[in-house]
Amino acid sequence: MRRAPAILVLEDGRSFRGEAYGSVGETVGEAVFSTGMTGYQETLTDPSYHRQIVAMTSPHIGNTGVNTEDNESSRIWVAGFVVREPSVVASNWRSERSLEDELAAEGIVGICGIDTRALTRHLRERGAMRAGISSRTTDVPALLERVLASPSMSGANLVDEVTTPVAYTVEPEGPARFTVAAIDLGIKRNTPRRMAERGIRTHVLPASSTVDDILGVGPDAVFLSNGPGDPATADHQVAVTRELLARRVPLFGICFGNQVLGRALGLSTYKLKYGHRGINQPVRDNETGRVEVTAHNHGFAIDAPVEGRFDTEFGPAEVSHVCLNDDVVEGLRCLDVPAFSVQYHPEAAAGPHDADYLFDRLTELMGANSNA
Ligand SMILES: NC(=O)CC[C@H](N)C(=O)O
Repeated sequence: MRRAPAILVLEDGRSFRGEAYGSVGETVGEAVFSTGMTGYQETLTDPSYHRQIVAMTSPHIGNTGVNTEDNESSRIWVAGFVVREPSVVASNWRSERSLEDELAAEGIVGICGIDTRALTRHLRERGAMRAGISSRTTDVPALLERVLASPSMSGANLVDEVTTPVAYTVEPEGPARFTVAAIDLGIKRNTPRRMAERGIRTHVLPASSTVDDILGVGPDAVFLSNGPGDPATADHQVAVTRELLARRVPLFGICFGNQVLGRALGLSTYKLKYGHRGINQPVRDNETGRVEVTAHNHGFAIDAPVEGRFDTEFGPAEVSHVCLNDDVVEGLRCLDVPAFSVQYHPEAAAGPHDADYLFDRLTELMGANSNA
């Protein structure tokens, strides 16, 4: 296959020459890397990656093609895609199309044939940064100018760009034991599925929902989803969460939802140097001491003491989970109000299922609360 030349330019001036992959065109976004050996389809369709150019550290991508069932939302959200070597065949019994055809059909601009290891090392040393890919021009200074004019991820308010415009409901197969109101900040399809497996009916609500909208569906608990952008901008969701905490409504948050809960408790968030992305991140559950291998995709984190308890307006709380690679806060638990959260993706799509127990903790919390 003959490919057009393409360039990748980072905001600090470093550039890579490769070949066009997916749609021919030009794109800008935050360059990040994912260490997942598999799961590219779930990564591409996870709304948390909105406005990010994702480089896969695994050198051979596309081997298993794509299928409709594994999509985590209705479209591909990444701003651009970087791979070392695209697979020339898509070989899997579930494959319906090749990855490159899918990228082209969705207008996703990518680049292949570059040294993704050098790119990853650069991002690890210098930090995640703005970047551009073009297969329309090979003029590096011209693309650099457009990269420098593009918005940064710090301060980006992206939740309203990905949330559902209207509420919808996901029913369990049998009778519903519990009802959850899930605030869609960029939710993935596997989250309501994991809840449905446990007999939970999930009402997925727009990010702009008010406390009345949320309590109006009669939830046994409220779920705060994952999502793109800077959690420091989620003021509306933080205010709603504070109100729910004050009313002692059971709460479970993941990823962006963990950051929202943290802010509602009075903690602040900060930007990690290059973030955690992939399906092979080790986390310790402080309560049990058990180490789980988990799926991550975050560029921001909660600032809190990793050991011991701290006081909040809603009573004492503690850091429940810690990343073993770098001691980043990976979970919070309130000790007085029924609320907990993790910074990673227990819905495990793609990813190991080690963190599945968190959905059982949610069910237990709702059970205990209804008996109270
Ligand atoms: N997966 C997520 O929810 C990511 C949360 C947030 N956008 C971050 O990068 O930290």
